[in-house]
Amino acid sequence: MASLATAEVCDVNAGDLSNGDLRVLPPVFKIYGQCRAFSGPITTLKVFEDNVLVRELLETRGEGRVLVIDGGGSMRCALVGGNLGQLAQNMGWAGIVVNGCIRDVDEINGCDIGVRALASHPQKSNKKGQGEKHVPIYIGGMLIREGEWLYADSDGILVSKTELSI
Ligand SMILES: O=C([O-])CC(=O)C(=O)O
Repeated sequence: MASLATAEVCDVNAGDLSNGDLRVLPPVFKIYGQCRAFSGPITTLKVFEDNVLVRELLETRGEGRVLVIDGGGSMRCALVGGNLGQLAQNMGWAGIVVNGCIRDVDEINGCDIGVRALASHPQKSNKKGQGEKHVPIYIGGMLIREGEWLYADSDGILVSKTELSI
């Protein structure tokens, strides 16, 4: 799939950037996974140091969607590892954005998806099953809703209220 260049999108959509229909996520994410550029409709998840619901969602068909996880920015454990990266690839997710950490970086870098995360951390998360799926989330103070569109490439990550066309 041809993907949009985020820089070009910003240049030609200044109006949407100023009214908030198009937002740029804070430039704090590292790039992992085989797909440096990816896009798709967003599925949201809010968890804290617990990745049971991450697995539950990745076990459903991705159909080109992007899972955006508000992990509260925790630097104390990983919410996604190599097994979940493989699962996401196999279930047809376009990518995963984690406001938190991942692990098994070498395995994730081999997966045919795009992944963004704040950092890597070798420790696994809790397995209590707490959190909320499909709810509005905040990353870096920015509201992200289920069904909005995410566009990521080497320059950054955009969230758009609607699907963008080239
Ligand atoms: O199960 C976990 O906590 C995450 C993980 O290591 C994996 O996906 O391989």
